Amino acid sequence: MSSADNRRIVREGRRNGGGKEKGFFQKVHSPPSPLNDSLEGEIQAFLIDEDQLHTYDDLTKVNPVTPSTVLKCLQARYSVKVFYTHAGCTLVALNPFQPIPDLYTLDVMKEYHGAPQPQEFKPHIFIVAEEAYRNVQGQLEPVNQSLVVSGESGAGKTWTSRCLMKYYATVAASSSVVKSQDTVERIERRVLDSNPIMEAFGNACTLRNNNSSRFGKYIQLQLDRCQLLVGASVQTYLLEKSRVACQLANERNFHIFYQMMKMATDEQRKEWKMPPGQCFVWLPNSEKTVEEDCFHETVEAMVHLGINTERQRQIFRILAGILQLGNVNFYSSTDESQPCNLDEQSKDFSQRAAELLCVPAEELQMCLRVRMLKAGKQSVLKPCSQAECSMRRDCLAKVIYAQLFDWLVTFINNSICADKSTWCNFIGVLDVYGFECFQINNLEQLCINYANEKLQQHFVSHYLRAQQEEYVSEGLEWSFVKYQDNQSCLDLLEGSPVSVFSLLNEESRLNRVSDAKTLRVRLEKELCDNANISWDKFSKEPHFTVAHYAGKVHYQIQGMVEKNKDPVPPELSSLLQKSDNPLLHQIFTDKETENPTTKGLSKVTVVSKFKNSLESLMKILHTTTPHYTRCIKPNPDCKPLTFKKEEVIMQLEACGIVETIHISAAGFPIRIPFQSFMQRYGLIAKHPMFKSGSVDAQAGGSDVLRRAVEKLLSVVLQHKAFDPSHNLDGQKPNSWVHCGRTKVFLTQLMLDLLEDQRKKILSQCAFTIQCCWLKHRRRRHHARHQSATLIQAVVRAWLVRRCVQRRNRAAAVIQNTWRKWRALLKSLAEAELDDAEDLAEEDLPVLNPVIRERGSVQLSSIQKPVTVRGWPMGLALASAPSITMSLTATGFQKMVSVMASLHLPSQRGAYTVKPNQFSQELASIRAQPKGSVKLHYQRSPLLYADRQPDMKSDVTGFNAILLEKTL
Ligand SMILES: Nc1ncnc2c1ncn2[C@@H]1O[C@H](COP(=O)(O)OP(=O)(O)OP(=O)(O)O)[C@@H](O)[C@H]1O
Repeated sequence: MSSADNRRIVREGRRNGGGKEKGFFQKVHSPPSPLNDSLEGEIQAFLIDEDQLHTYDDLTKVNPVTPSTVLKCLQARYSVKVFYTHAGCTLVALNPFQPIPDLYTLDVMKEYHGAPQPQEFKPHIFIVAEEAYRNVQGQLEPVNQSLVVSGESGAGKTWTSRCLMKYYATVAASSSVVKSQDTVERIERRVLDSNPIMEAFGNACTLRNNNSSRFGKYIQLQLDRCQLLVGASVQTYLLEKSRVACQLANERNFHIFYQMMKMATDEQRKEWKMPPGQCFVWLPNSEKTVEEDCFHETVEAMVHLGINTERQRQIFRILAGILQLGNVNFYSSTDESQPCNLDEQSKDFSQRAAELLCVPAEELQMCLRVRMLKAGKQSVLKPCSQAECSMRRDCLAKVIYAQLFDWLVTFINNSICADKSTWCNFIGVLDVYGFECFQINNLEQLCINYANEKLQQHFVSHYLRAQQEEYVSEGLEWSFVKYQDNQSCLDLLEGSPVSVFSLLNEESRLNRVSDAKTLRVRLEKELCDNANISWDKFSKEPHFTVAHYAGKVHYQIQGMVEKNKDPVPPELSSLLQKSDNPLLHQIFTDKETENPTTKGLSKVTVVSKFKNSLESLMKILHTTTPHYTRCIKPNPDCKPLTFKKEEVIMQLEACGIVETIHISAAGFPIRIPFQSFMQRYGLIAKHPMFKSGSVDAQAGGSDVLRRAVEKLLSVVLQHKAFDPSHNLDGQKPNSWVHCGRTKVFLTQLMLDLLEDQRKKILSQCAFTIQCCWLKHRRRRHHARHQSATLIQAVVRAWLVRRCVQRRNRAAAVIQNTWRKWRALLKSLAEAELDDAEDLAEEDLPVLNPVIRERGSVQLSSIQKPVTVRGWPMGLALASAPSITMSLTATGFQKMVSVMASLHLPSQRGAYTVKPNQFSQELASIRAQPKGSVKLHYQRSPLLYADRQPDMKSDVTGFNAILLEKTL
């Protein structure tokens, strides 16, 4: 199962973590928020400026403190390559998964160390380190410090611990002027050299981290009166020794084996009976090379720590012996009374193993295949089954490795630990495994998660203290109710008289083959009262589920008791005590003499041992000032600068940051400076509904502001208390808000209430504005309408006037022209008359020759106005040749002109109009034959220009040609 799947289980577990009390303060029931999405967005924008999220050095500054805002803030910072962020009393360290230049240099260390106020610098692991260091210098109780580094595998705990150690090795030594430089360097060097050895023996390449620590450690850096590093000691917890004999697919054994196999010289190979090309069953994926496969570095560190060449030889021979053991296979014998068989190869491997472990080969084979049963004072030998033989082989390898690791830690301690008289204070660095939840969880996960519960409890109590201190510094009158922490879960695991551990230990101590089902029944019977344990009734596998603070974990019961017993067959330990390898001999003899009551190394169970060591660790932690660093792995693939939200939120949950946020949410998660508060909610005070009188929020001075805020809050709360529509569920609204010295501390409920009031007032204002606006719009519309009408009337009048004026002018022109024209025609007609000869040539109007040529006249030349009748004029126009007279009409115009001049009724078919065949000029108009009268114009019709046709007589009655042009 992938780690992603595992984490998914954690998340599911957390979601379903029903029954678990999360609130540590007075429990507050949040009603469904009445605020809609857009308003929430607005509030969010008011409380926090998203564009500035990356500038928030402390997660508690994000407003409101919710998992999503915290996540956004971390993501924003990660995207601008800022990897450290404070979260109250905790430092969150995001793993960049790539070396960041200039982040951990000597200069940076000196900068933080020399700064008068390092807290004002950008968040960094060196701030935590420096803070702890200054606490020691300040000698404020508790003087001793603990730096707790936690996080999931690959999150960067080991890296961070190394950084801390390097920091102290630098700053604590750099201030050394009195002591011999040599001594200090040697101590620093030794302390730092303990890392490569411990990592070679205790780290391995896993699916989640190429350099995964398979043990927990607490390193105490010992400081003298001058705060100089004079020594260190290491305490380790729960080495994953099962890895020696069993590795998951795609994982590797401990680094040291690969270092030996890859880097050994020919001589060493010969000595370790490790010919080139030999494969080892217990060294899978040896083709995979990791940075940590550096044998020389390990050997060099051993030399620095004082492990001499002979000791090194002994160590490597033991390790080589373990590898040879892994290649030994057993085959069932046909005869059950006979021990299992070994094939030739296995015999060879067991022979080599025996030689390397310096034990008799025969005896080794015997111990692996035959069990000694004690019946009273008598001992009976019983051959083991094939599976039992393999188990004994694995057990031998595991116990040797675990004891060798312990010996190494002791040796390191002896090498770097200063005499008690030389140091007075310490700074402890705790690098523990994070919360674990796999598909199959067994005793190891139970212990790891138990340790995390313990640390969480410590963290919560410390965090609460820190938070309360902040409230005190703000002068809050707070009253926390007694909070419930994860004590009930711890009671379930380690409590007395009955707990999971006690039942497990009881079962382990019974001299019988353990039965998972029986244990399950016992657990259910004895612990059913605890809400933190449950059972899946449909699961076939015996199991139990624990609701941890970070989520629910299902533990498999099968094999748990055996693991807890961690039995080492006495034959094997006595064999190892007989070893000629001085180191092996010493390890197992010392162990025996250390605790003679537990002969056979099997009486103290794993759980008891772990619980005891954890308890002593907790005692130390309780007497120190803790500093928490939560390492976060931003993506499961260890890709540089890749931030996966789901991964991060799960880790924040699992490492307790979200839990802390929940705690904070149960207190006063929203903190708003007075000024901003009045800017947003000041309008409530001004509203008549609240009758609070005038609250001058703008008036300067924090006292004035504070009073204004208090007044506003009191009226809001008073209003709420008197409002029967508000169901307070028996809660006192006064506890929803506190005024600090510079800020208002609000619960989510109070914020909702304020927002509610603000919304109401705003909607009332909006309604008033709408009404005014509508009224104003109606008035404006009316005024505009009237104006438009007026403008239209004026324009129309103007247009009419203009038209009339134009027409008048035109009429005047026409009249004028007409008069002139008539005068001209008259004169022309007169000239045409028979008696025209009488007229003297000089009496004729003088015509412009051009006009004359064109057949037109210059009207102005006419001296005397002549009366000209209209109708002959029409006839004249009609009969005028269009070639010569430009003013004459043509076609239809002619006809109309004639008809108009003759005042002919315009009935269709009453006349026949004939044009000239050639010139298309009007030739005749004939009335439909009705009579016999024919009217001939012998002369120009213009002769009759001064006559008016008799309008009363019906012209058609003449049945005659009304007009005929004589050609
Ligand atoms: N601050 C950092 N800068 C650069 N790389 C880092 C940093 N922290 C961690 N890493 C990288 O992440 C890898 C995993 O970190 P580390 O081994 O410290 O994880 P861990 O939490 O100790 O894991 P485990 O619990 O498995 O031991 C390191 O090998 C290193 O490459």
